[in-house]
Amino acid sequence: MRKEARLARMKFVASLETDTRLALEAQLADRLADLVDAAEIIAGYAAIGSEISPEVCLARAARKGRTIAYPTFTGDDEQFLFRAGDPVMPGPHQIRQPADDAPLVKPDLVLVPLVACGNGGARLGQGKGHYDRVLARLVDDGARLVGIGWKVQRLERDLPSEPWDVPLHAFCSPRGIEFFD
Ligand SMILES: Nc1nc2c(c(=O)[nH]1)N(C=O)[C@@H](CNc1ccc(C(=O)N[C@@H](CCC(=O)O)C(=O)O)cc1)CN2
Ligand SMILES: Nc1ncnc2c1ncn2[C@@H]1O[C@H](COP(=O)(O)OP(=O)(O)OP(=O)(O)O)[C@@H](O)[C@H]1O
Repeated sequence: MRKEARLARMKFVASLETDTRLALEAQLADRLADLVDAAEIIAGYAAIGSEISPEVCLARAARKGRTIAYPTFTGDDEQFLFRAGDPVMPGPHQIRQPADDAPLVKPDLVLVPLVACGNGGARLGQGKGHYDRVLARLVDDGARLVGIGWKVQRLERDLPSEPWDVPLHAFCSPRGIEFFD
């Protein structure tokens, strides 16, 4: 399922002109504006491959005085921490991350990357459980989890769920936001 969903995402992105892709990412930022306004510390990610980039959204949030954070890995640790600041260093999987001494923060809004989103906010990720390890505690502390992706990543079906999976509160694409709670 992961393989199929990655392929569908890749095909969709390959069909886009660069300008269209950027316009869609700006639309994504529009769709997320209310949630961003209500948040203080927003976690995003440095996009790779065919992932939708939250960069426009994060740049607007920063201009409005919000703190922006990114997943940061240290050494061989499988558990990442959110650090505030620009993603200036290469981390694992060619993903940029803030410097090792950037401040640790606890986001109240997490823009979550995903391969696919199923009914009820079920999330299919990269398959390493990296987000599963950190999201549960943030939710307990009141954070909102918003999966972001292209519309094709929203699969209108039930995905198999594992005990450690943490459901998303919402899924947002350039076409709109869907709340599950
Ligand atoms: N942009 C981004 N950052 C992220 C994640 C993510 O999904 N996307 N993560 C989510 O947990 C964590 C990193 N975990 C990852 C685990 C595995 C792979 C991985 O297997 N990548 C494939 C390429 C897949 C693709 O192009 O989509 C590879 O390296 O072959 C990537 C990230 C934290 N940061
Ligand atoms: N809280 C956790 N602590 C330790 N290991 C975990 C935890 N959550 C998940 N894992 C491990 O991670 C593996 C992958 O989980 P899963 O397929 O759900 O990842 P994913 O959500 O698709 O990926 P990712 O979060 O990296 O994007 C599982 O085999 C599981 O053993």
